[in-house]
Amino acid sequence: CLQDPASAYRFTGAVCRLTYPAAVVLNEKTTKVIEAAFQHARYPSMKGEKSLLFIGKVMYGLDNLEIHNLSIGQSAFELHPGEGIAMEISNVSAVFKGTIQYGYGSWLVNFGHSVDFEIDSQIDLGINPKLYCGDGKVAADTTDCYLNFHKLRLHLQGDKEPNWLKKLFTDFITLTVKLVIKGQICKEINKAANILADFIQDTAEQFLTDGDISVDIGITAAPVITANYIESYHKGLTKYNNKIAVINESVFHPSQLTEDRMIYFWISDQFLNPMLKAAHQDGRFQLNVSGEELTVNNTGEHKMHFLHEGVYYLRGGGSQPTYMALCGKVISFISTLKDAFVVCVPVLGVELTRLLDKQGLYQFDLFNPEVLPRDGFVVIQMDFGFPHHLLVEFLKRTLQ
Ligand SMILES: CCCCC/C=C\C/C=C\CCCCCCCC(=O)O[C@H]1CC[C@@]2(C)C(=CC[C@H]3[C@@H]4CC[C@H]([C@H](C)CCCC(C)C)[C@@]4(C)CC[C@@H]32)C1
Repeated sequence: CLQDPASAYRFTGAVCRLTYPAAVVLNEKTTKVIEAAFQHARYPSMKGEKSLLFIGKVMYGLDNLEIHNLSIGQSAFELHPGEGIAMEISNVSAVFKGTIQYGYGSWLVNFGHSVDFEIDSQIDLGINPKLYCGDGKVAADTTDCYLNFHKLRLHLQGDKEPNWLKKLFTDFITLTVKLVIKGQICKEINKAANILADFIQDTAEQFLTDGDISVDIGITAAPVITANYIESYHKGLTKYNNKIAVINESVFHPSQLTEDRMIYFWISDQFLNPMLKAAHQDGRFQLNVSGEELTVNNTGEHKMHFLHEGVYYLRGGGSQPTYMALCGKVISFISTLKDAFVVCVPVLGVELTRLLDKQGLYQFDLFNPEVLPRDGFVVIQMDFGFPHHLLVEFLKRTLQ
């Protein structure tokens, strides 16, 4: 994985750009993910001891700490260019319940006792995920994670303990609970963030697998974060019949994408052609287009090359390349290109949409997808809603 994205552009078959509006949609689901992290965290027992003058020493332990009545305020985030994502989850209120075992040990007396306790807490959570290339995939590093406890109030059941003991517990509990809760919660959040990143990349990989055809969308460079988008660079290597495509002259440049749609998929010819060719060889991609004048059955070897505005050429069997302007449903064969620069609704968009739907694209709430063929690449841009069932699916993975 190259550290400098620009040096990886030529090997990049596909780029995914997630703009700020898309991150806002994803962020609405963050509170659910954080809730799952709090609920799923397991708190280990903690032990402590304090030697007290005259009466020897007090040993104490905190057991089966559990969280109840968790509620989360709202989550805000910012994209920090070249840094990462800054997230603030505020007004997290929770009640922690558990049992304290304690006892005196001295030359005079030995005795143990246990008392149940409740802790009422108000917490602000801060997470600053950084994205990096981990094992060929986008991975998240959320070690920069902190909890600010606004309130931490200890209630001992029964309250018949002597005051000095209560004071001792309050100090012990406050310090220990803060450390343990922070440690466990931040660990769970790091797990959740990486499960989410994996889940999305696995979804995309499955999405691009059709029978014996699969695509390696491992990343070619570390993702880039600007103030307005997160961008990831993927290989896009088609694998079919033990043959893997090679990409080394891809023409990506960030200026080829805009920033007003939620999500962009930039797809190089060098990615799409091997995929279409494999799909054709596998009998999965028949371009039967009938228009008023004629019907074309796509036969023999062909190579889709995206020229301008929906004009493609298919290298026919013969020596002369045959050019077809796929205009809506009408195809006109053109022996020279000079009169081919017509603006057309690319038929391929229809085909691609059919393939996408077959692969389950309908599961995503996608709005107004556009397929824009350009010279040497295609841009697929759209808005989306994060469907609830996808979040449930993702959280099931987290809670495994
Ligand atoms: C997946 C939808 C498929 C629809 C496709 C439709 C048409 C496409 C046709 C061909 C596409 C070919 C190219 C596909 C390439 C896509 C590859 C891919 O997965 O990039 C993905 C690479 C990971 C990346 C960048 C992507 C989306 C969301 C990002 C996550 C959002 C939140 C999470 C953070 C860690 C925050 C966690 C919050 C915690 C703390 C609660 C992020 C940033 C981790 C990284 C994630 C795009």
